[in-house]
Amino acid sequence: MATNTVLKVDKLCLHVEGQPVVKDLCFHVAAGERVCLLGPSGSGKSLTAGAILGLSPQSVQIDGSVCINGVEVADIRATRRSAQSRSGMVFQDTHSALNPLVSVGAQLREPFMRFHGLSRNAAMEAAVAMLAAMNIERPHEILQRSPAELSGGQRQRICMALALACKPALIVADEPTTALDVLTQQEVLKLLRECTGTADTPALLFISHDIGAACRLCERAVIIDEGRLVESNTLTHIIASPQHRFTRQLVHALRESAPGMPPYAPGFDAREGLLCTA
Ligand SMILES: Nc1ncnc2c1ncn2[C@@H]1O[C@H](COP(=O)(O)OP(=O)(O)OP(=O)(O)O)[C@@H](O)[C@H]1O
Repeated sequence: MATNTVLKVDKLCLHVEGQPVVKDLCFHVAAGERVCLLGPSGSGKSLTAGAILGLSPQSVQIDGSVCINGVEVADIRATRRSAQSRSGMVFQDTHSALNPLVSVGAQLREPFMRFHGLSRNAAMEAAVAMLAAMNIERPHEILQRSPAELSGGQRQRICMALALACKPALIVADEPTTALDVLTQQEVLKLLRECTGTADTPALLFISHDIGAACRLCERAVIIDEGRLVESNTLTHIIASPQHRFTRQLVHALRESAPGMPPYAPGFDAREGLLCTA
């Protein structure tokens, strides 16, 4: 494994009310990487995200290890984590990610004051500059509004700006485009791509069941089913030669909806493991 590992999940087991939901999960994300955690509904993706972010509900028992930047954080709540081991987060539900009673500007200037040591005015200028760099039109005006006065796509971009302003080594994005229309989804994916996954920007763990979005954004995928890792590889390899039943179904569906993809690997039996092979 690369020495510049930002996130290392090792033998992670999550029990909810005594029931095992995530089982012996191991994967890592290196600095400069964008990795997708893919799995069917109910496979344990969001619970895994919660454990990584330190946001698990009280009913979840966590065993195993979550290391961020070399710091063991599995049993440390998000608010108690050191700056070095904190991650940024972007969720599907932008309404609950933002305080509805506080203007966007007041929310966005906070991390600039806290994590960049800027004065109030300088923090507001930094917030304006960040929104402008993220192609948000009329940033001054947007910063004066409350979250309810923005579109879903604008709110998601504000959430990404908030995550980036905290200067994290890692951003965890849990289904960030699911609630958005197709065009806004493309914009948010493009922005996530521009703002993460390089030497100077945070690494990304993108959580989704949309393999098409994963292919546009990530180099590598970790695939889970019923809480267990079933496949992990580059997306190029997975698209050419998916191994697990769920992955085969995903890749088959993607190929049906997006003709012109690179062919399966020579000798690969694309019908094996599909529910419908007709
Ligand atoms: N707070 C909770 N209390 C009880 N069970 C829970 C709780 N949160 C999740 N679960 C259960 O744990 C399992 C995994 O849930 P999780 O939300 O991680 O799945 P997911 O892969 O993110 O699904 P989706 O793609 O539909 O969001 C599910 O069976 C779910 O019902």
